[in-house]
Amino acid sequence: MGEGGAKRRMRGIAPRKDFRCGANPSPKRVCRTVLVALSHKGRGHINERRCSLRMPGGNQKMSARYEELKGLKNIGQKYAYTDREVMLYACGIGLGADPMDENELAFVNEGTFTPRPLKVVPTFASVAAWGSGPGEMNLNRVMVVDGERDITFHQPLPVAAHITADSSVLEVYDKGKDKGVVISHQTVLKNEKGEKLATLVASRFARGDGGFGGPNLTQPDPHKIPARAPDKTIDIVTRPDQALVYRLCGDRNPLHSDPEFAKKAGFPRPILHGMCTYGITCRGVLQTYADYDASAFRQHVARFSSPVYPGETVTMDLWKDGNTISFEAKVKSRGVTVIKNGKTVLG
Ligand SMILES: CCCCCCC[C@@H](O)CC(=O)SCCNC(=O)CCNC(=O)[C@H](O)C(C)(C)COP(=O)(O)OP(=O)(O)OC[C@H]1O[C@@H](n2cnc3c(N)ncnc32)[C@H](O)[C@@H]1OP(=O)(O)O
Repeated sequence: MGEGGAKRRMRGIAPRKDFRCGANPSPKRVCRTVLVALSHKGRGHINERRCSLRMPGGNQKMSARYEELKGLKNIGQKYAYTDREVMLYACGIGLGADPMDENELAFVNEGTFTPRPLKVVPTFASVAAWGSGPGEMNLNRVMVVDGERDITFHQPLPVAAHITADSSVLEVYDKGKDKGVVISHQTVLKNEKGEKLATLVASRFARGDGGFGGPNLTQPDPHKIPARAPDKTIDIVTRPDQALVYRLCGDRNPLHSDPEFAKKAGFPRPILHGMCTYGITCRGVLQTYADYDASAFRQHVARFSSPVYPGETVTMDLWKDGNTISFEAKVKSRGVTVIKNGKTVLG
């Protein structure tokens, strides 16, 4: 028997099933849910492909798949990290590329010679409990992309910690067979005293799994970008090997490192992790409006509208209105917007 998941997590290592979208959907599990639903509700009929349960008498359509996803919850997942993970994440989002830049060194060097207290990038919260989540979603993982991320920072993250992650699915938006399904889920990170460190809301866009029925829900409107010209524009260069470094922070999805897998998913080559681009936009706000003060961040939100390829330059447009920074990001060389509806709240 190998090392157990809980033990690996305590040692700051992602559990073995660290890419959790599930390569092999488990029909057994879905059908068990249907059987339970059937035994409770009596009559009904099962739609074989998606195990959709249609109740007789009226047009109420209940989807067992919807119920299965909506019910996922995983409370009390234990993790630990050290300054090693903190610095690796900072390198993973490209900080420290200029070894003479003291502002960036503060995130990638613990100051064993020149006293320099290590700072933690706020969006490190996204990998601090990598592998946590509400449970197995049984999605076609080749077709899953990260859709949106919204992190609320309750207090600055320590440079090393034992933390607990409580995860649950918030909502499931079935966009239809041709579009896919958006699953919104939340993870709350707490320190050993039980105080909240960060609340992460993630939306995964599963392009191959829509059309199973369920309530007709509309996603909340994303943050609106001001209509005026940007107040500031900055360029952030990514390295050709950026995804190969970033994946060591936890997300080993082959979409970011294996050309054959990327082709299967419809991309000409491996794409950068959405969460790496997310961290890069956090860098952009840190350097432009926060004077590299990580403790100033209250919230950071972004929607991934198109992938970035490692090695590309990300151009970020920023708008400041009081404590709210709005942002978008483009890859000018391809003429695409890669981040939309971005918002940071500083305090
Ligand atoms: C914890 C989570 C982790 C999950 C596992 C992921 C592991 C990671 O390793 C994977 C990654 O990092 S992938 C890289 C980052 N993500 C991307 O590059 C995605 C880029 N975006 C796209 O491809 C499309 O916008 C796409 C496909 C997202 C949408 O394109 P379209 O279908 O053309 O969208 P559109 O027609 O404009 O809109 C349809 C409805 O969907 C809503 N929507 C659009 N973009 C969204 C997005 N990014 N996130 C969430 N919802 C989104 C729209 O509002 C619209 O809704 P409605 O039908 O209600 O009007």
